[in-house]
Amino acid sequence: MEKWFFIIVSLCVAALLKALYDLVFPRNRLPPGPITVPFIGNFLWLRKSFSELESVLPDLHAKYGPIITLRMGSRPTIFISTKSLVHQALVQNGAVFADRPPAPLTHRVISCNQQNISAGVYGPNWRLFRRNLTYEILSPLRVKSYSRARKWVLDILLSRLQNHSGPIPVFDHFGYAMFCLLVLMCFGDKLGEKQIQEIEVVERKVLFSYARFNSLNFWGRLGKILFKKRWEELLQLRKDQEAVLIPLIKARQQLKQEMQGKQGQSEDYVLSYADTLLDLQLPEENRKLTYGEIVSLCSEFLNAATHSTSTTVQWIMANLVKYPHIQAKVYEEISGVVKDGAEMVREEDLQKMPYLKAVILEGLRRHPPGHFVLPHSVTQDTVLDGYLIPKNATVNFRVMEISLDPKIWEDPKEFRPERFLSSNGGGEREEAFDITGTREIKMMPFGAGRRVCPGYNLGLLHLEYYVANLVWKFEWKAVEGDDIDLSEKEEFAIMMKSPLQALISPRSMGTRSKVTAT
Ligand code: HEM
Repeated sequence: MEKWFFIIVSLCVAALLKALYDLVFPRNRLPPGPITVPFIGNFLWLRKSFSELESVLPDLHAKYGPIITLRMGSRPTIFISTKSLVHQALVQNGAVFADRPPAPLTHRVISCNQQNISAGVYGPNWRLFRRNLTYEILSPLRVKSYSRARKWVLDILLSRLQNHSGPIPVFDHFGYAMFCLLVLMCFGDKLGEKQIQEIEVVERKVLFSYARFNSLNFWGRLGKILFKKRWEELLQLRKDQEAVLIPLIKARQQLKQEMQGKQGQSEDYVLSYADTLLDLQLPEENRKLTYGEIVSLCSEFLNAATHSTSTTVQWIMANLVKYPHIQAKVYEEISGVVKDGAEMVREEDLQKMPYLKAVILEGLRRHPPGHFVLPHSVTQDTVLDGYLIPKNATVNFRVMEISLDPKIWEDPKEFRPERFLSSNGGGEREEAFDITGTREIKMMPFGAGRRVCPGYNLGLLHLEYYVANLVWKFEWKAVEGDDIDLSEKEEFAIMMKSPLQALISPRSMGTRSKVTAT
């Protein structure tokens, strides 16, 4: 009895001393948050999905303030919800907040031990991979060299839509088109549809397996013994992925060697992402990438670019169907720019379409494909808003909270593209809006700071080009009785709970002149 009394008193004294210490030295205090029963509480938080967490966060922020800590698993997890704190962290202290937390065990299998851009620790390899993608593939000149592929994919998309009878499942068709385009950019534009489909099947399996295999991560290394079969399944999946992608990488390697033997470069040869990876030399290990590492980087490229763009197109088209007057305004603007009878909207026409650009930005604000950016981590203990952010913490930034902040946006829940036009009638270009939040964060669909999405310009181009052509070629209408449900569900991105199914009618020259915005 005496022993228990002594233990309880000691614990109380320790708690009191800790509280006093935190009061005197607030810089050593974590951001506030709910008290969690050790171990059990941590486990309960860890089991929650991001959308479940999102539903409890508003109450927690109301109680504890804009920066809070939840004890999830063994690490403190910090959530930041206001634009000024996000700016302080990601932009003003960009280098400190640019790290990523250790990936769960199953993700390490797919990312080859975080040897990619999105999961890579902030260091020389990450810098090398990111710089390679940015300068070799995403530079304006290189992006231009893929315009033939974009047009080819547009043709595929339009012909699939034309041949579809009944309501169009927009996400399925557009998702496939986007995937085709990224495959061509990744492995060269000589692949046929059959090969593309083979890649799609295996990549889809990997993507959908993340959630299925996630439970293995709760058990750490013990899980490899307890759930041996499941682990084997995951390793087999990785082998299947390599079996499909490595031959494509080797084919590019062969082609490169043949090209080097020839004088000058063939006009037909367009550099692919896989080509650039074959040349890379890891700075610290002083070696080239293994085929497995190239597979992980290629897979990241395909998925990062495809799903975010396809999801956003679906949300934008849903709004254009729900609000026909906005669709009519987009169409009217295109009619004023492209030549009469033009078959397609060309990429160079997009610069003259401020309303289209405003629709795209409003789509990204109102329906960002992720309600959080990818989890960040700090390179060293640091202080934000007077609180300690320890090196082992995971830091999450709330994208959607900022998009819907009434202090930033008037009637934030409404889909109103005009908010991105200048007051003098819409001359403002999309470049004028600070989408990367460098000066000030008003929304952050692409993140901000050192880890900002490197593909944001390409993403915007894809959204503008394909939405413009979809509206130019067809009039989009809701199926009778469907008022277009805009509720969300969380999958690998924030998707429409009821995927958009819309009716299309080709715009003939006759209807072209009739459509007017109200
Ligand atoms: C609508 C289109 C897109 C959206 C909304 C989007 C959004 C995002 C977001 C929110 C992040 C995380 C930022 C952070 O952690 O702070 C990200 C990272 C990334 N995105 Fe995108 N993205 C899009 C298109 C693309 C495209 C077209 C590519 C490549 C061709 C791409 C490649 C990447 C990569 C490699 C990263 C990891 C960056 C890093 O960790 O350094 N994304 N993207």
